[in-house]
Amino acid sequence: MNRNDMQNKPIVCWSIAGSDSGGGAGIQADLLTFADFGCHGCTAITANTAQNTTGVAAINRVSLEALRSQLQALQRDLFPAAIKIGLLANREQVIAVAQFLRELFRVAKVPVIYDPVAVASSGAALAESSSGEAALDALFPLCELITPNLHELESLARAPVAGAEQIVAAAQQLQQSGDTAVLVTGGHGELVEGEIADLLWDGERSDWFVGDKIASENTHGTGCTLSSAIAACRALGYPLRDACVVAKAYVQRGLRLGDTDAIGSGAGPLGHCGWPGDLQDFPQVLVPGDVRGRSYGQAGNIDTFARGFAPVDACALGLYPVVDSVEWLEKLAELGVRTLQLRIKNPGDDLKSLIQQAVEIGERYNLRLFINDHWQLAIECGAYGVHLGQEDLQTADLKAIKRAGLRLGISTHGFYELLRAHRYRPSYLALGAIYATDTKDMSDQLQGVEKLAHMAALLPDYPLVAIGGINLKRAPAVVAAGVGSVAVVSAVTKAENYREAVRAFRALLPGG
Ligand SMILES: Cc1ncc(COP(=O)(O)OP(=O)(O)O)c(N)n1
Ligand SMILES: Cc1nc(C(=O)O)sc1CCOP(=O)(O)O
Ligand SMILES: [Mg+2]
Repeated sequence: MNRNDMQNKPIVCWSIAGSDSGGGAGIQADLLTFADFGCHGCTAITANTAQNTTGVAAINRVSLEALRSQLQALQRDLFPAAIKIGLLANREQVIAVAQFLRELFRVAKVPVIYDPVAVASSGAALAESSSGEAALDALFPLCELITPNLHELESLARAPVAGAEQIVAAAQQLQQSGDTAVLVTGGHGELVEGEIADLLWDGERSDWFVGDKIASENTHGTGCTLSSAIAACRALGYPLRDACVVAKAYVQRGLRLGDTDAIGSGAGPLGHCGWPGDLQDFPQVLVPGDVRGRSYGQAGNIDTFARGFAPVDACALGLYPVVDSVEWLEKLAELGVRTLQLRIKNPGDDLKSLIQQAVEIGERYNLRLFINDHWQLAIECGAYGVHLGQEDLQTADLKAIKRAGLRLGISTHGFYELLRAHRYRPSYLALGAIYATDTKDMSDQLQGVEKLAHMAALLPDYPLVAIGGINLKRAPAVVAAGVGSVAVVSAVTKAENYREAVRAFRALLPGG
């Protein structure tokens, strides 16, 4: 069971949704999902649906009094870290839940993920039609994310959804009118044959998450499971984009591994198969310029896009000091450090000359020397490699970097950025910030070693570098999480005795 860092209490997630007597969707799917993410699941049941794998026999919604009393009992004792909302059977239930949430938020605002279920996967209507309108006005603005499928998007936005451009336009319209981020789930239509793509629009940017279509009949409960998995990940503290890609991978894993054929005589329930630790289940995050994005109407400069960069000569890059002067480079190279980065943040007129000197030192000591940010000068001076951040990827000429044979390292902060960066197949991927650091304000992008281990497990044979707040005391836990390299600034450059610090780090790291 995952625990809250501050109070060491189990992390609580609520599901406000309908019960599926057949055990495939609704509350039943949500509880299985919360458990797989190590959260304690609580429920407020809106309707006792009579269902089996062949269809819905009755809805049986609960009274407002029964709904409110469940919510109030939970609030008194089991305050949530996140809430998933599923079936709200009529307008009155929508209004009652919205009013309850407004009161709850006076104590603390928690992420609410709403799957606006109107119709069961069998085609049966579950909610009265007036509930959609009420949700748009009263409930959507209280939600962090809503997760309509294509039919629900079409009916809520009252807009056509044939093709990528229409889907984006309808999602944008819904986001604006409901004041909430929208994840459109694409399980009901293939824009590209063999692919299932979800669109996330949060009011600022759109992302397509693309997975392979899995030919499985056992899809009952996929929408419920996706939204409860997103809620669980938000409860664990993951940012929204990370929560969406991990949740999509969880559903994909359930489709791939679920062994539910023999359950009932109709469409079986989605499998619930534990933490998604396999890269094959994660969606591809399309990036600008990538030819794959064109089928989804994604723009980008194909002239500067490239993927597949020159490899580094080892999977474990060992100790990787990041320094701001050629003097430091030389001192560390003399000690036998092989992987180094020159990171000059406020360059003067002598930048080119410094990079030239750095490249010379690199050649003399046979270093893997990466130049941070200044990719044009790195190419000009014939550097071994460059290190770029996520924002740099929008502007750098990746084709030129690749053509010149330079290695490329990319910074990532969480699952979403890791998948995004992996589309470029760089020479290494950096994962940060593992701990808080005084070197750079990373306070809203801290990962911790547990999440680092989950991310590292996805790419066991790829050169991975951990960075951010790593010191000698923390390095063993970081290495145990599965990376072959730690990048450090202050633990070396501010050490009382840098020679001793280098010796101690190298004793702890793979490759010595
Ligand atoms: C090894 C390594 N990882 C991450 C970073 C951070 O790079 P970036 O995101 O480009 O931020 P700045 O370093 O430019 O502030 C890095 N430099 N090295
Ligand atoms: C430069 C940098 N980039 C980070 C990232 O997470 O992308 S963390 C970081 C600072 C690393 O310095 P120190 O070892 O002193 O904590
Ligand atoms: Mg940079």
